[in-house]
Amino acid sequence: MSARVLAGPPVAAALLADAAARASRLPAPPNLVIVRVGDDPASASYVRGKSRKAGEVGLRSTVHALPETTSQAELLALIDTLNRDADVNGILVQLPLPAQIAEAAVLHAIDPRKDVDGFHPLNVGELWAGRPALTPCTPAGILYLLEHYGIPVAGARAVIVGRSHLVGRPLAALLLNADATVTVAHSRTPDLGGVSREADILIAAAGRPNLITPEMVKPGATVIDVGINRVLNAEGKGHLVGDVHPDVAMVAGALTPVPGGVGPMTVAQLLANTVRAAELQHAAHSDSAQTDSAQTDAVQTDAVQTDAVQTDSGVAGELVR
Ligand SMILES: NC(=O)C1=CN([C@@H]2O[C@H](COP(=O)(O)OP(=O)(O)OC[C@H]3O[C@@H](n4cnc5c(N)ncnc54)[C@H](OP(=O)(O)O)[C@@H]3O)[C@@H](O)[C@H]2O)C=CC1
Ligand SMILES: Nc1nc(=O)c2c([nH]1)NC[C@@H]1CN(c3ccc(C(=O)N[C@@H](CCC(=O)O)C(=O)O)cc3)C=[N+]21
Repeated sequence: MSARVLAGPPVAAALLADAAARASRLPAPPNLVIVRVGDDPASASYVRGKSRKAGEVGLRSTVHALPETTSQAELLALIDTLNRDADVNGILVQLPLPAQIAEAAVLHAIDPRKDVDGFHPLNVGELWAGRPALTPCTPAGILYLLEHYGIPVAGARAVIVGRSHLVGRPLAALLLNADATVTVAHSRTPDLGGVSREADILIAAAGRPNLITPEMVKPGATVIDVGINRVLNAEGKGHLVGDVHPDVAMVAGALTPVPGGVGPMTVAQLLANTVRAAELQHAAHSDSAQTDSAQTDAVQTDAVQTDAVQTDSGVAGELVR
């Protein structure tokens, strides 16, 4: 029997509809800024996709496409400007970056409240502490997909193949927070098949076509294929494949396709995170406005109390008299 297909687009549409409804309750449409450095065509294509979807759900978005030769100082200067701009709610710097720019320096520089990728160390720490605010898009999208299709996570054995900061590590934290028993495998894991066969939920995020073969999968398991690999077919035409061999469909209980699986969830979750960031910023702003007026109230209250004290003493005075 062939595995149930866990299609991404209908689930992404549900997530986007929710994000759009929440966005419409904010005073202004949330504003996402995407920064891309260099001229990798795949990167340019993802960024176009993200920007187009943002417009479809009523968000604003701007793309800064910087040349391959951009220095770290130039990129940090742009991030500083975006951090200070109160009209910018979310900032995403597309990875990977050219060799002259240290990724960590850039990710540290983004204001954690605008960090819609969830890569700032503060957000990474909160995620691992079980108090997530802004969570990485692909892992969060995968959890939303599992929930939508009614695949139980609590108590499940989850095996993730890949330990990147983009996918594997944050996914391990999210699954752990959702009460799965989590194993993270990588290129130095001996007997990968022995480990992956333990999984009720197997997530392949290695970027290796056909890495996961049928004998590596427990019959009936849910298999999530994160891999996006561009390969040439027999006619020399380029197309996308995941990390999972097509024959896995004969063993797995459920399987995400590539394309049309996790990819659309990543994009939808990015926009949901942008709305979330805007909500948090709006709430913080209203709070500080309230604190300001509360402080004014407090001053007024003090004045009233002073009156009361005077009245009391007046009363007291009367009593004495
Ligand atoms: N669908 C989507 O929305 C997204 C898809 N992707 C795709 O997911 C894939 C992974 O991306 P990313 O995490 O950024 O990739 P990285 O290259 O940063 O990480 C790959 C991970 O896979 C591990 N790995 C590589 N080869 C093997 C192997 N033979 N056996 C076991 N583990 C292996 C590596 O191990 P080690 O650490 O030991 O080197 C590493 O931890 C890519 O195809 C990428 O395009 C990424 C983001 C979003
Ligand atoms: N800071 C940062 N954040 C990211 O989230 C990030 C990144 N950098 N760098 C690159 C990876 C990759 N990534 C994808 C997003 C959407 C699809 C996607 O929509 N895929 C479609 C197909 C797209 C196509 O046809 O090319 C699908 O799978 O159906 C794929 C991959 C986000 N990434």
